[in-house]
Amino acid sequence: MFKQYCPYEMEGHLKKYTQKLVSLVYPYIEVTFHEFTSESFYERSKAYGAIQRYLTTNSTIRAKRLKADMVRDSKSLVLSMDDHEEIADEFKGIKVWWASNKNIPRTQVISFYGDEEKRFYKLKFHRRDREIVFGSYLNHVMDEGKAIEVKSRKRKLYTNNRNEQWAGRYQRTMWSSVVFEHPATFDTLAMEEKKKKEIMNDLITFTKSKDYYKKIGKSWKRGYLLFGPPGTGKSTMIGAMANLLEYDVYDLELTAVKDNIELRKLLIDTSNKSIIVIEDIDCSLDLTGQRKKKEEKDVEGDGKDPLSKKKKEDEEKSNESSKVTLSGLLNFIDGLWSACGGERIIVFTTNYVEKLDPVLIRRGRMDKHIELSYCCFEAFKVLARNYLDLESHDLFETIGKLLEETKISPADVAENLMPKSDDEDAVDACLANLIKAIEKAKEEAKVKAEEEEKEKERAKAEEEKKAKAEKEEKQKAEKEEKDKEKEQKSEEEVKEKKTAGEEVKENGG
Ligand SMILES: Nc1ncnc2c1ncn2[C@@H]1O[C@H](COP(=O)(O)OP(=O)(O)OP(=O)(O)O)[C@@H](O)[C@H]1O
Ligand SMILES: [Mg+2]
Repeated sequence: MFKQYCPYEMEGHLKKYTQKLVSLVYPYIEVTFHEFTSESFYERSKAYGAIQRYLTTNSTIRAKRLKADMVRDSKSLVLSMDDHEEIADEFKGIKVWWASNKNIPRTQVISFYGDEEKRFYKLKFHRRDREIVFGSYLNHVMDEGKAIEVKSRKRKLYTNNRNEQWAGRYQRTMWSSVVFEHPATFDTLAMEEKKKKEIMNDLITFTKSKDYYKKIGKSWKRGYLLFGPPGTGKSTMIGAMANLLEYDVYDLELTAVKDNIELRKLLIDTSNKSIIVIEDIDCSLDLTGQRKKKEEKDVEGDGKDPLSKKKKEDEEKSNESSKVTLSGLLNFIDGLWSACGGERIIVFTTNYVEKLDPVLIRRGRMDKHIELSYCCFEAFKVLARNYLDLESHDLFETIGKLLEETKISPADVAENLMPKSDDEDAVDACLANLIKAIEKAKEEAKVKAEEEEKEKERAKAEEEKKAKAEKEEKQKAEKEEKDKEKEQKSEEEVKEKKTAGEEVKENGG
């Protein structure tokens, strides 16, 4: 009624004065947090989201009316308090009240954007608590809210797609993603218990060391180099790491990165709390040979000779696919840009650690080097527990002994432990198969070793033969040289005698 009879300007004035009047006697302060602000019209306000998450933990217990929402990228339904509900919260001995509200638009305009209701949270607290609320309570709410969001969100697996023309123009990010659902955990990872614990501790300490990294003046990131033969669980370990820390994973395909600039863009586009993975770093790029190649090119000159020309062309072709250089990659890992954002883990995997440039993997860049090796008995026991629910068996001793003498990858062991039927004696069959497989691997290794030994001997004999031939050649050459010298000398002597004789003749005449 008041609104109907009162002109709009008048209402504004009245509101202002009543508020002034009320503030004299009303000891509370109110702060509102809108879902959409004028600056971020299309994007939900981050503060609103964080408050909503924070309040879900409190409100689902205390509020009577709740609202369930499907939020994008969330694992489950998000419960929050319904409109016009109010709950109280306590922090460091002070009490505050949160209310969820919405503004219903005055005019009944049919909007293109649908729901025009504007939701907001209102925080109410006593004037005397102002400092605590603005100083620490609100930060506490934001941090908690964000932490809850991280925990409840679905994690993503990102990959850099080859930049097709349209993708560059219309896609907002450089990465494309799917929901990350790798089932590996440290529990199912087969390796020595001690080593496993050490890695887990290292990871967890890292996540808790924000202040420490700040204190020592280092950006908050850590590099892991996983190396070892194929099928020893490098990729599996990355999955386990991501699941342990609840991080996103960025699987970076270096060969698809055009150049160093694109690499930097990719880096900037990654989020915090993430693992950046470069698999098989030794094959990704010819990083080790980069500098050498340049020198070779210079020596070869302008490539007139057809062979070198072809080589050059090949080189150019391979460069076309990616111009990322070693220095570009080093910059990616610990250049200035890498300090933007924090809580990042960089993981390299390789089968041949010795092939890598030491610069790339020095401590400080790749802080922790982890070797994943062939299956030991301890690792086998983990696999037996996972695959067959088996804690012990008569055949374990035999297998243990065989594993000590043989190099077989956990992937091969795992394959043999997978039951091929659901018979009762499947377990025995699996173990028997495994023993056969290990024995075969042992035999193969033996044959290979013998062959290698033979090859070595052959090479040695060849080397010796070559050395002998060279020696003979040298001796022959030396002899020839000496003979020549002798001949020359005797010729000179004859000449001298001749001239001396002539001189005597002349004098006598
Ligand atoms: N240590 C391990 N613990 C548990 N499972 C393992 C382990 N190692 C290998 N496996 C099994 O073997 C398969 C292959 O392992 P994974 O892909 O992790 O090997 P990798 O070391 O990454 O090999 P590559 O060097 O060829 O990439 C996995 O699916 C996993 O089931
Ligand atoms: Mg792998």
